[in-house]
Order: sequence, then C-alpha cells, then structure tokens
Amino acid sequence: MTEPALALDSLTKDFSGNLAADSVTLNVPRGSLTGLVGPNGAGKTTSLSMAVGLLRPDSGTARVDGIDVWQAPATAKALLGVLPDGLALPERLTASELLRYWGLLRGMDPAVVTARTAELLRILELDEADAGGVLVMEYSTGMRKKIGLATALLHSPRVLVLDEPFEAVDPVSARVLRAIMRRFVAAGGSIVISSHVMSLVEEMCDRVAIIARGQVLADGTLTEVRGSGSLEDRFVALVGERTINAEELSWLGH
Ligand SMILES: Nc1ncnc2c1ncn2[C@@H]1O[C@H](COP(=O)(O)OP(=O)(O)OP(=O)(O)O)[C@@H](O)[C@H]1O
Repeated sequence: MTEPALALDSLTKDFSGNLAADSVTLNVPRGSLTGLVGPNGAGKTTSLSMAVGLLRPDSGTARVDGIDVWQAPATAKALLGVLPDGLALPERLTASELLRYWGLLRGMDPAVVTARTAELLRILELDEADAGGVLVMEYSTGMRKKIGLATALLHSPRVLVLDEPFEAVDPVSARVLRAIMRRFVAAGGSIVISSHVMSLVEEMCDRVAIIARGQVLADGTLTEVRGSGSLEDRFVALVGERTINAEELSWLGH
C-alpha cells in the first residue's frame, strides 16, 4: 500500500483550554491538491503547523510520505515545502540573497541554487526589485508571499503545504501561482493549501476538507464534499450562518 503524501492522524492541540485542533485526521493523497477551508479561528493554521513540524502537537501524528514529522524531522522536512502563516524572514537581505542563504542552509549545490533563484525570481516577477537591491523588509505583503513561495519551492520538495498562499497576491501573480501549483502536481507533487476563497478552492483543488472549531467536519473529493450545490453552500450549512438583525448596527449610516 502506498502511503499518502501527507497523513495527519488525530492531531490535537489545546491552548490553555482552547481546543484549537481536536483530533484532526486528514489524508492528502499523492498527486492531489487538497484545499483546507474553515472560518477564522477554526484551527487551520494550528493543524498545518503541527503537520509540518512547526508546532508540537499534544497528541497525534503527522507523516510525510510515511515519515513521521516529529520522530524524524530532518528527513521529513527535506520532503516538505512550507509557506507558513506570518512567515518570518531574514529581513535585511535581497530576495536572491535570501534564497541563496536558504538553499545553502538546506545543503544544496550553490550552482543549482543560483540557477533556480534566477528562474523563480523571474517567474514570480521579483527580479526587478532584486536587481534594484530592494530588501525583504521593504517588500509588500504580496511580494512577501511570493518570496515565501520561492523558499518553499527552491529545494524541489515532494509535498507543498501552503497557508493562504493567495492572500494579498494580485490577480496576475495569482495566475502564475496557480500555474506553478498545477505544474507541481502534474510532475507528481502533492499540495495542501488553506484558503478562504471558495471559488479558488473549487477551481483548483480536487479534494477539500472543511474544518470548524478544531474538527474536520467534511473531507473528500470536491464532488463528495459539495454535493450538488456550491462549496460555499456546504460550508455555510456545516459551519452555520451569521446574519445581522434589524437592531444591530442601527447606528451605521446617516
Ligand atoms: N499560539 C497560540 N496561542 C494561543 N492560542 C492560539 C495560538 N495560535 C492559535 N490559537 C488559537 O487557536 C484557535 C485556532 O487558530 P488558527 O490560527 O489555527 O485558526 P485558523 O483556522 O488558521 O484561522 P484564520 O482563518 O483566521 O487564519 C483560535 O482560537 C486561536 O485563537
């Protein structure tokens, strides 16, 4: 039996009585693009952080290609490309310096790092800023996402875990990101992304999981999860709708 690209089993995290992840179990099959959706505070970032070795779970396991992320972190992390939430980057470097630093830290061949850096920066349209000596600390939010994605791709991982990769990214760059992801999957890679944009998940993902209050409420192929309606309908039906009644916000307006 082949192992899933990413297998989360009963991952649990309690932040001082706040059960942010409550036995999260999720499989990302090889060659699939899985979307993780859920309301604010649902536990998406907590679950993904535990999955990639950034946040130690209270209990449960995360495996990449069968390798336990917490038992064999170095081996597992070599297989993973991660775009974390609130990515912390060395700020006083240019993009090419940052990628060089990252690649050498990962033990990559310097010539390979140089070639891939030039290609990634060109495709992500960060090459001009880089040539102009712009430091990462001067980057816009969207540019930070893009350089974050470049760091996740540089070592050619097998599994990409991307926390809200499209947040703050302009439409042209979003197309490039989608093309990169499709290319990655076509080449046999596997991806899990979190997103609040249902239309994007419906367009891009072949599998989807809906998470709320730390629990996976639905998980399967896009068709299995959304049924005959839209993903948003299914999401709202599972998570619950918040409507504004006539008295609320009555002070708004003139
Ligand atoms: N480091 C932390 N310490 C304490 N509580 C935390 C911490 N990180 C997350 N939480 C709490 O855990 C819960 C889940 O948060 P998480 O960031 O995983 O949600 P999310 O689904 O990624 O939300 P969003 O869509 O808003 O990014 C929230 O109640 C949050 O306040």
